[in-house]
Amino acid sequence: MAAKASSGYSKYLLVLVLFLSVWYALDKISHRFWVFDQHKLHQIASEVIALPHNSTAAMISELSHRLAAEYPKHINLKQEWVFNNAGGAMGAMYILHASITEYLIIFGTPVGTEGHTGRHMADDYFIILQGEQWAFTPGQLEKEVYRPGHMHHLVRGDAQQYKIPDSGAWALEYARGWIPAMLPFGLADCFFSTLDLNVVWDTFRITGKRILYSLSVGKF
Ligand SMILES: CC(C)=CCC[C@@H](C)[C@H]1CC[C@H]2C3=C(CC[C@]12C)[C@@]1(C)CC[C@H](O)C[C@@H]1CC3
Repeated sequence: MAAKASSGYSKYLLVLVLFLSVWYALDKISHRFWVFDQHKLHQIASEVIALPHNSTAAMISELSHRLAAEYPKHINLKQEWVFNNAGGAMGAMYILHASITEYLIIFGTPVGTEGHTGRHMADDYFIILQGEQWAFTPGQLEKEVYRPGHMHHLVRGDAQQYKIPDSGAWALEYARGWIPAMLPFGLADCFFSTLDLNVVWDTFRITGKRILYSLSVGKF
């Protein structure tokens, strides 16, 4: 009886070990799948910030068109905005690109927000386009302040408290790593706080569509 039970468990253990080995091997070569470069994104964003703009919408439109010119096939120019509630913070995002190993979004809020960044299996680059972002790590007694043109790098595995003050901010956010593993954090507040299932549906619909599209053009 005991022997039968332990052979049942060893099947699951084998599947787990296999899964972890495949994940580890893919993680080691994941850089081969990246198409975006954070320094190039930073440069493009800085050029756009330096231009005179009539509105935030005009700046975002100019930025998305320049990104599409730099990364043909990889940028979604259809602006579909969706709320995001994560780590206690709230904002809206427009998904420019999503694939298994990278995403690029415009994220922000005109009214301010604050929360936990989450601890992700991805590096996160938050390039401020307009407004300010504040952040701190435990042990740090002064806040970090990020202004237009600054790129805030949240290193894979790290976490911070962050705030967008009441005057609001907009940023180009680039994440590279295991994107599907970020989604539970990105959606948890919808299930445990807002109960806004429209947001869950729109996030899955748009992200799923972009990931499938990326796979169809050979982008993992
Ligand atoms: C798969 C797609 C397209 C979306 C991911 C949904 C969420 C995981 C992200 C949406 C907004 C993101 C932000 C951050 C982490 C990931 C999200 C919640 C940060 C907290 C990362 C650190 C930066 O400094 C601020 C970011 C704000 C938005």
